[in-house]
Amino acid sequence: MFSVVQKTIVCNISAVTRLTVLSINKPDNHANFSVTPVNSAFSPNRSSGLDYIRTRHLNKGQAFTLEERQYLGIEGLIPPDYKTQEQQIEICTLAIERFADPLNKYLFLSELHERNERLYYSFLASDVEKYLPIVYTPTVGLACQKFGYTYRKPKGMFVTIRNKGRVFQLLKNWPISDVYAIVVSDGERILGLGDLGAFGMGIPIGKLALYTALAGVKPHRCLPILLDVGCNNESLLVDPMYIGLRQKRKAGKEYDDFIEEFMQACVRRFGRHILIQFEDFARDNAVNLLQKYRNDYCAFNDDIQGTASIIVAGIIAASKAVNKKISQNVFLFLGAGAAGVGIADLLVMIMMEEGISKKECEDKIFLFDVDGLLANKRPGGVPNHAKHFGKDLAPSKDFAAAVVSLKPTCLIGVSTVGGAFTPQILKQMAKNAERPLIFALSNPTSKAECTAQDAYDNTEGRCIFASGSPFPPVKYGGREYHTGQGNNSYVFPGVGLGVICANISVISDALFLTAAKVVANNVTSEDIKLGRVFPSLKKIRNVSLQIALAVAEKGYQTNVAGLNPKPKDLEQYIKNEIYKLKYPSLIPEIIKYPEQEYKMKLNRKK
Ligand SMILES: O=C([O-])CC(=O)C(=O)O
Ligand SMILES: [Mg+2]
Repeated sequence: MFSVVQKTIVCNISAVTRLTVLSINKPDNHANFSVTPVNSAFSPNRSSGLDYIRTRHLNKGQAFTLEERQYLGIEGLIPPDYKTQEQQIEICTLAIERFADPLNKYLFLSELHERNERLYYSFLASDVEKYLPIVYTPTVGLACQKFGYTYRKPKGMFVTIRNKGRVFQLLKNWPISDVYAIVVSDGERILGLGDLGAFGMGIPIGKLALYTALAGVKPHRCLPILLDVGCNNESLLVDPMYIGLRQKRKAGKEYDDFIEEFMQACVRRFGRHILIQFEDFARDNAVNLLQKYRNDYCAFNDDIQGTASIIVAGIIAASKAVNKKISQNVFLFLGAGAAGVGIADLLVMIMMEEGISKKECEDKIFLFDVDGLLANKRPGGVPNHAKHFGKDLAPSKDFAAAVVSLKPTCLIGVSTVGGAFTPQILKQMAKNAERPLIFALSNPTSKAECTAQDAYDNTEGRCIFASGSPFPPVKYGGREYHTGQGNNSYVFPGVGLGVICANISVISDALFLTAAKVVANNVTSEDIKLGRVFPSLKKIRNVSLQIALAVAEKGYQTNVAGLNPKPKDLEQYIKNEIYKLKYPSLIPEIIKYPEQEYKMKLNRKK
């Protein structure tokens, strides 16, 4: 018996050595990922088995089989009872229910993520509708505000303006070279919560968690980055719990040069096709960075393009539901920041497909910002990024009056002013259209321009409502409505997967329009009856896969796909690339060789 065990250990060493080599050649062999730093020789000591327990990519908790426990030398280090992954998910369900406070639920999930990555993702996937609002909007907003309390272990990188000149060296500290997707924020406009500086790190982490949970991008391909250029939020700068640089934000040339160095360093470190998602930058930086980098890098801005895509999806579905062309609407926006203008631009693109001119499309879209209607003659004029929506109308700061005079049929809130769609405004919308569209998109919930219930109550239940953060079901006229979340989470994970799989080099608006159409096609008459113009979140993983496929196809049609030759069965190719939620077996093939052949191999090695 003893000799058998000895033999097993010997074979383990050679098997694992082989696997380590294999994992270098074939980085997708995720089961073997990060046991050993790539450059160091495998050292078969006691801690090697422990690494499987300590490393989140490898840990299975009590789901290590007896065979695996013996093989890895971890028998006795975990409780004897074996649990299946399904049983572990049930246990997590019970465990999370013990917390009433969403932030505590967030912390539970965050710690699960640190402990056992595959269980974390399979748990999220077990009930996306329930857990999305915890790992993501709205709870992630709260988590960012309290990030100093919740920070435990690195899940991404902090690159600061003091690292200027050394950004590439810093990125080399990230232990994985084959990263495919970065979500980066400078923390200046976190959701509708304003400047949270380095606390904004919760957002790239949350967004990338959705890359995996909703679209199956492998987690080790993802890197959250917070660019710390300072913070203009005084209360954070004096908060002992703050984790970032205690200085005012750098701006202007110094900021631009830093971002330029960062972009170049990303490509140098991770390759030309590294996907860079800009997230929660303040308006001017968001617009300028997108403009500057969209054609030469594989980059997009989620708040501009991702949000535009999902809102256009909702408008396509809503127009279909009420038998109207999109161009039969008049759109009025509250908020003319990056997101508002992004939505307006994509609306123009889709309306042009209905056969009307660009100018006619633009004429149907009115935007308001803090200085009032985007009227060409207003003091200070129309901001550059929105010039094409400037109107030759009298300047006005009265939004409610504009709802009367312009007779919009669709109201879009991207203002971060909670409650800005007053009962009076909503009642007027009910006069403007039989089925007015009310999209209160600001995040988190407290910033929404109105609640779902308000929208129904003030439009005699005739509105079609969408929000950026989730709302509880609405009760109206003896019925219950489950309104939809017009959040970019429907879009960016699938777009990311498609871009990564087809090795797309440049991300155009056409890809986001493609994604919008896929989402809209997935809205059923059942969804519409329930009151939502987005697919059920239960379907979101499948929708992401469809988006990825459509985006990849579009990439080939528009000559930006770098994966050549194109796979014969693109869908199957993408499916094969997807992160598997089930634990892999950690017993390598080699141990299953027939005894004789196995001995021969060992002898040859000596
Ligand atoms: O994160 C979200 O829920 C949507 C989004 O990008 C934002 O509000 O900035
Ligand atoms: Mg955002």
